[in-house]
Amino acid sequence: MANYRNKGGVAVIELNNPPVNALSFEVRSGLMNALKRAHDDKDVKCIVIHGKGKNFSAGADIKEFGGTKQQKPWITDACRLADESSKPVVAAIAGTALGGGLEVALFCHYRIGTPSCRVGFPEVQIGVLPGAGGTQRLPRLIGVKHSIDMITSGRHVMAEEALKLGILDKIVTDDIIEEGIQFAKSVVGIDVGGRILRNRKVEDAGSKVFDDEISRVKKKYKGYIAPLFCLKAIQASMQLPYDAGMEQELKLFQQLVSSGQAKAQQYTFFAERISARWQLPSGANSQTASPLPVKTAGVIGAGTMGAGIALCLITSGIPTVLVEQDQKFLEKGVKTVEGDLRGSVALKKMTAEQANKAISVLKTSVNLEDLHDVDLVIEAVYENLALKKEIFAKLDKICKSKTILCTNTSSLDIDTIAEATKRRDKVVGTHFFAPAYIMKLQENVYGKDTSAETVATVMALGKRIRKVPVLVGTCDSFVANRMLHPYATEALFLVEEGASPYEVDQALEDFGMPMGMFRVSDLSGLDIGYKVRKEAAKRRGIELTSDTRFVNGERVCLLANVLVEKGRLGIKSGKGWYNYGSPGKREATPDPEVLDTIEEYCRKYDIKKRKISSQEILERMQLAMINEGFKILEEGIVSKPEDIDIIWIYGFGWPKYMGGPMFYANEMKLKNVYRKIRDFHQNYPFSIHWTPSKLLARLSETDLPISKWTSLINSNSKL
Ligand SMILES: CC/C=C\CC(=O)SCCNC(=O)CCNC(=O)[C@H](O)C(C)(C)COP(=O)(O)OP(=O)(O)OC[C@H]1O[C@@H](n2cnc3c(N)ncnc32)[C@H](O)[C@@H]1OP(=O)(O)O
Repeated sequence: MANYRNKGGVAVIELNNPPVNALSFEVRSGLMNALKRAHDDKDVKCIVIHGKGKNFSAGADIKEFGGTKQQKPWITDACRLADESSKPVVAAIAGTALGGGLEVALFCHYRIGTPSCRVGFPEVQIGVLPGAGGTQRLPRLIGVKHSIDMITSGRHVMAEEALKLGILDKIVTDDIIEEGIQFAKSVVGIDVGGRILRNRKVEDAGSKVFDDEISRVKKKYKGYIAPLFCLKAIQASMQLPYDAGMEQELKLFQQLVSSGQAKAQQYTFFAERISARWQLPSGANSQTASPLPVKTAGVIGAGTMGAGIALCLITSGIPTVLVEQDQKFLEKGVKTVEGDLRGSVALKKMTAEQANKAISVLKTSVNLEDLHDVDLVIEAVYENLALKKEIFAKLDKICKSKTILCTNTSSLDIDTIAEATKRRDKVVGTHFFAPAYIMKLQENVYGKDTSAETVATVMALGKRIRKVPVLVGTCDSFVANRMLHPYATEALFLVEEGASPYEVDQALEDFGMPMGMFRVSDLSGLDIGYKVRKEAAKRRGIELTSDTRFVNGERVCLLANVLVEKGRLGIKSGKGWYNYGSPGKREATPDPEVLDTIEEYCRKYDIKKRKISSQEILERMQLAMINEGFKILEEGIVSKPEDIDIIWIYGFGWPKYMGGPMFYANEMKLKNVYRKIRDFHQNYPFSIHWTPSKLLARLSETDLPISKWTSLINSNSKL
């Protein structure tokens, strides 16, 4: 798995494991043998290492972690001969040199790269640290400060910056292998001693740097252990001689690689890729369908969501027409877009030039007719079925026949909206999450007639605008909000029964959620949920009041309505579940008035309160939602559990180090999950969400790991 050839005295070693040349056992062994051959071959004067295909190497083979193939030779064993060689060794980097890939390059005496190549240590993102000398060698090359930045963030560094930092010695524009050979020949005869990183000293940055970094990292990557381990390893490079530092790095790597966080983060890495491979019930899938080109787009509605979606499109270079029915609202929407762009420039997330470029491709209009020529339209108006149908009927007449029509609904039926058009195959849901410019999830919803080509187009669009697109089928509230419902309902029941909203939020935040349920509700606006609840009930012929305790025999809690009726709408009104001091302020403090309201509510309905533990809070909220997740899988609304996990990670900030709710259930063992859900069902018979999923019941008998659930589901159409 590493090819060797002697080209006129230059040993050319090719890492051969495409597409990313992961450093599997075979590649490591191959590299070690090739370096030995080059070392022994008297004709060889210099050595070039490159990757087969587009990439140098994406590092260690993650699939080997924890398995039987995680065995010697390690990357360090394979590369020792490069380090010790008196013949110059050159890493010729195209594409990516990441993790162990960059470590191989750091064992070489020189590194050259193409203008588009990227280097980095992304290990923190999969819960480990650079375990093949990266934490000891990088500080010797670029210093402690830059090493901390690169290793704790995991960010990819582009060629230009890598050159400035000194990671690359040269950027080359011709064929990378030929350039590597020429470069290697040019340094033959120059003593390599000064190029060997192990011989260099690390400058003493002082221990205060590390104390400060520990505080920064704890805050920025709350709950994650890998960045803290990275700091310890980098500090060792400063405090210990090279060999002792390497030993310390390996020890820390081994502790991390066997941790639950690493397992969960690696699961998440692969889940994201599995989820991207979509399939429709017809069998059409991401391999068979091709997307249509989207050269121009339209967005209808310049409110918070519409403006955010337009921002995603224009910052990805897609010329976009933003349409509002009212000039005043349109101007407000444009101001939102401009303000967000200015904010991104201030935060150094983009340059002023990039912001200007984005705004230059935004057109505005108060006339739907101006969408006649765009390739794709995303409607983002108020959640009202009749209004959406009216807009889609108009768009069908206005837009060219190939235009794809997307709706940003969070709950309405895609098929009913599609029926308003004569192009049902081109109608699809694209559900963005607020704030649309920030949140990564794009829940794409297919209807019964949505074509594979349309699905391929919105999935490709999602990737292009830097979202994580997940495909789901149509059902009430789709996947994200459907699962959120039992989660939020349980939160309210817990409050009725004795937990304060602040205790509920604390338990969730301690678990790793970025915000507790009640803080999220305040952020979204309690009045929004109030209206949605009223309208949904009206559609079912039910009149809700804050006195409603049961609907069709099912327990409900409308405490949030009581708050709305007291003018507590959340952040926008300065108070909701929390007190914010004044409207729009973000700092939340618990409010005794809310606790009094809850007391009064419980007295009125004679609800006995009790002490509720944080364990009960987490179990009830999470298991209610997990049970719903299994029902969603059972109904075929998603085709695999990874889709659900990616939705929760990117839609609601479920911590990657917990791997998503379905992975979490897998780790708890499904027989335990099922038993607890059955117990809750017995204790809370008036909550339909505790009816155990049949799929969960079946799976709990098998003890199959999550990676095998999909095959069981597919082999048992009737569960
Ligand atoms: C002692 C230990 C020493 C060092 C520790 C390490 O090196 S840990 C590994 C550190 N490296 C990474 O975390 C990089 C992970 N890979 C990526 O970020 C991306 O794959 C990459 C390289 C930027 C390419 O992205 P692209 O979008 O072009 O491709 P995609 O992600 O779909 O990957 C293609 C297929 O390759 C698989 N793959 C990628 N990296 C690895 C890896 N390191 N190990 C194993 N497999 C890897 C990926 O899953 C894809 O497979 P597929 O079956 O097609 O889904």
